[in-house]
Amino acid sequence: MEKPPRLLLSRLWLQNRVYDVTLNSVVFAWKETEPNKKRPPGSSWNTCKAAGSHSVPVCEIIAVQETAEEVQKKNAGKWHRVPRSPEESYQPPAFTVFYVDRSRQHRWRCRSVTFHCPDWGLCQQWIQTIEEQLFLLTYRPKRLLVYINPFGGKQQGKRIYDQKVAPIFSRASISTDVIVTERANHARDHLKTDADLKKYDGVVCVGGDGMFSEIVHGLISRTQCDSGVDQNCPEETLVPCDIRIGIIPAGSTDCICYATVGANDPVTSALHIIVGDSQPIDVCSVHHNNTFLRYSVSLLGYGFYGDLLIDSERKRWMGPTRYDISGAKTFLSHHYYEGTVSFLPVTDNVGSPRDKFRCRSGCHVCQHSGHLPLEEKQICEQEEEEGEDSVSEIGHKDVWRVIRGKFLAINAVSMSCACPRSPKGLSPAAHLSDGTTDLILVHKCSRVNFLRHLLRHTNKKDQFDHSFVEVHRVRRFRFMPKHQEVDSEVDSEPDLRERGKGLFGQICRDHPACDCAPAHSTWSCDGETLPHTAIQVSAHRQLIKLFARGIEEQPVFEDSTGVCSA
Ligand SMILES: Nc1ncnc2c1ncn2[C@@H]1O[C@H](COP(=O)(O)OP(=O)(O)OP(=O)(O)O)[C@@H](O)[C@H]1O
Repeated sequence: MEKPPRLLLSRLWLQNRVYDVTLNSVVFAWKETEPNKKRPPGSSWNTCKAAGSHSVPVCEIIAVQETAEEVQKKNAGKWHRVPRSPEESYQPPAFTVFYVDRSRQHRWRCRSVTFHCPDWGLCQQWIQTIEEQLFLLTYRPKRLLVYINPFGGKQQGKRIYDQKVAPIFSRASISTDVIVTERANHARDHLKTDADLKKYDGVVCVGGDGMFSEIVHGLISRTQCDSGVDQNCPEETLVPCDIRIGIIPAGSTDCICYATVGANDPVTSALHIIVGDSQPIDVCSVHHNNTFLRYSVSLLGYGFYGDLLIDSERKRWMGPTRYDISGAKTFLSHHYYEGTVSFLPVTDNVGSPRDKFRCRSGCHVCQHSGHLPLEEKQICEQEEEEGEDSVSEIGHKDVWRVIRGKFLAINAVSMSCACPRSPKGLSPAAHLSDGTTDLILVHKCSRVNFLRHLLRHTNKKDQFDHSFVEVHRVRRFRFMPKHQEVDSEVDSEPDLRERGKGLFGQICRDHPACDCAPAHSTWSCDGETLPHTAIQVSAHRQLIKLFARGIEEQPVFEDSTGVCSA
């Protein structure tokens, strides 16, 4: 590929050594030229070892600024000699470039490097030229609307933002309007109706997955409302949101941040926002008949995860340990639930849930899957009457498949749901933006087998390689719990309905003291419970965009000796 033309080349000083510093529209680079040449007269601040050569993509430069004397001294570290004369205390003009540096485990840090110039003119030329290049990066946000949940996670949201994020936003000349939420759904309601979104290049949420879900609901609802789309209609094609969302992790569960960036680290997330990353994300809409219930971007779980959520909500006072305790309790209760799952498997997707490769930055599956709009597909419903726990085998395209059975868990996973506790996630090969969700059905099995399945979330073994587990990549699915199937059959005959309700069904459902297993579980939708168990779910390809780039492949570590962390 042709190299872009050089914009500047100068011989500058970096910590007593001479470097050839170059800039083109793509790369800012510096290379040591005269290893033995000493510092310019008057400079006395060197302590760091000189580096060989470095390069930083221009798109990862955070800012450039003229370097004040204090900054020079600070950058030089604590060992600097007291100047003996005014000449010796002379500081040659300098500029500092702040840029992204990759650290371990997908963390990013803001580093800086200060160059000394022979004269002010050259120093100003460097600053101006770099600023001009940054100005051309029009996809970078300049104005952000920030919502902080002061009560998320360990209640550190405000401190995290003020101490770790606000200083780097200000260094990158990003202006912000900050709203500290005063109640649950404050951010959602503000986005839905009041926020003047035209003023902003992005919305940032400081909190956990619950807070992120508020932002998603506010933005999607606002976009549909502005475009005249009826969210209550399950068949509607939703309009994608223009404005990007940034997540500064400050909750007890930060699964969305982890799955889209690879780390739960506020500074890393802030830097992804500053460089203007954009990662499209699929969203599932959940309906009950013709009523919209919620959107889901991560886990929609019935059975094990639904029960776990209900129990953990009662134990909120315990903090994050509640998930372990509720997990153990739900596992021991070993409830299974009967019902019918119908789903529309994808046929035009280049990936599968059993793939070995993972969705990573620039994923080709996300780029090439699901281009056919739903309505263009010929959808014919073909229900198979089968025995319990059996799977229909219909070979042709775009046909709904139906499975009746007893399930310990039904999970629909729109992204891997990887988190520090489960580094591979519930569906390791799920994709962020291929327009699908991975439907995982765990059929009734022994406790030991179920434990074996759960343990595979934490180790390297294929968690779907069990006879009682099946996984399908789907575009849509429906679930009907068995007791409602009975109800709807009974509904059609009014006499029976009265008798049936009075006699059996209602007794078991309404009396917790009754020793029989519960008739139904509850859906957990990204950590919130749904009021209905009979639901229809549709995956919407790339409905929202995050300030993220997906998890990067193995980060490249460069020797960054000679530059100081900001
Ligand atoms: N000011 C507020 N007061 C009370 N609740 C709030 C406030 N602001 C936001 N919330 C709600 O708090 C819930 C949890 O917030 P968040 O996701 O930030 O933290 P979390 O500790 O990770 O939560 P979770 O327990 O869901 O994992 C969200 O569902 C949000 O609606």
